[in-house]
Amino acid sequence: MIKELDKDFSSLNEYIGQLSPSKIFILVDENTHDHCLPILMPNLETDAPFEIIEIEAGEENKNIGTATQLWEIFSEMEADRKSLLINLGGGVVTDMGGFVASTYKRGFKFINIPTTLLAMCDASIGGKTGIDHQYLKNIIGTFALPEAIFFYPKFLETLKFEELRSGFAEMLKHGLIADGNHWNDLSSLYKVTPEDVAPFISRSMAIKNDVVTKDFKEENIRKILNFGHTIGHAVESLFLRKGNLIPHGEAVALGMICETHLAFLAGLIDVEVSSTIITKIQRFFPYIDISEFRNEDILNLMFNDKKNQDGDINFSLINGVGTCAYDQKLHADQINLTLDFYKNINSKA
Ligand SMILES: NC(=O)c1ccc[n+]([C@@H]2O[C@H](COP(=O)([O-])OP(=O)(O)OC[C@H]3O[C@@H](n4cnc5c(N)ncnc54)[C@H](O)[C@@H]3O)[C@@H](O)[C@H]2O)c1
Ligand SMILES: O=C(O)C(=O)C[C@@H](O)[C@H](O)[C@H](O)COP(=O)(O)O
Ligand SMILES: [Zn+2]
Repeated sequence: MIKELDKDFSSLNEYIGQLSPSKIFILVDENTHDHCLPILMPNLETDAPFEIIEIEAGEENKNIGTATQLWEIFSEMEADRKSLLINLGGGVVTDMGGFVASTYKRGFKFINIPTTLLAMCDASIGGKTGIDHQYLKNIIGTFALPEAIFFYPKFLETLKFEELRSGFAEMLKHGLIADGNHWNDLSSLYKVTPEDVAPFISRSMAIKNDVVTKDFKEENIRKILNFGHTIGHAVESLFLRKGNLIPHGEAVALGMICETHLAFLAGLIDVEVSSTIITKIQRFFPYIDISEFRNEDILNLMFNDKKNQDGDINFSLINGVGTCAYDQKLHADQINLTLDFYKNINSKA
């Protein structure tokens, strides 16, 4: 169930009342503790005992160390199979919270209350939970659906611009892979503000939900949600390893530029379509300098992509605006050409 929260959070309270949990854990990070908990707490009405658990913010903490701390806290606080975890945060909190809840005592229930644009439109939906390990993105995880998702666009008011824009990248992705009108609406916006993006949140949520409903375990169509991520995740991993993190959505924007070019090289779209898309993405996102990374290192990381099979890198590539093909195999030469294309993009007219 995906539901927008009403002002007094009554739908959330009723829902929790029906679940009748033995205990509630509310997972926050430092920022959602300060900005979002003060909005949730005065409205939360429950007879169940509850505990607030805070983790450090940031992708660098979406790892086994934090997961272990959380499992230990569940143990100390006697979490049982009737417990409920409320993930109040961005994608790091929803990925991490979903992972620890779905594994502790083989799983207890969790609900997501996304507080970033990215988590509202993407991470809170679809049940991919997980953590990074050895700098590989989401390499350990589960498919486990939240019991419910409650979203509240007001949370976006305290979000930094860079984080809002990061979520915007996944929204653009939804348009490019599944809905040309959504892409046109979003790519013609002048700026990315909570007010500008708010009218389009529900469409992005619906696109994501529709795809994951058709293919929960990513055996086929769900792979299209990974457009931009094969190269994006590899680059994100390299920055993570360096300790110089970039927002997930910026990596995805870079990945979408590269993979749009790759779609052109593969003959899936013509040059006009590809350059129009690339120019539009560039209008919103800063250029990320990846000249320090060797193509070989980026490629090596791509071999860990979860869509791969039998040693081949499988891309999801658009074959038009609003449509996407998956399981696309490309030659290493084409991937190299694409990475060189991105590295030199600013020297092109
Ligand atoms: N499971 C999925 O399907 C899925 C989909 C997309 C992305 N992801 C994952 O999601 C993560 C990125 O999510 P994200 O962009 O939300 O990052 P995030 O959770 O790190 O949040 C970004 C920053 O915003 C802060 N923040 C959150 N809500 C706030 C608010 N309302 N006001 C002020 N600050 C706030 C956070 O503390 C953090 O510093 C990545 O790990 C990515 O791999 C998962
Ligand atoms: O939900 C999906 O499926 C996606 O691919 C959505 C992506 O935006 C998201 O970043 C996801 O976590 C990537 O999944 P992964 O399996 O490549 O780690
Ligand atoms: Zn993503």
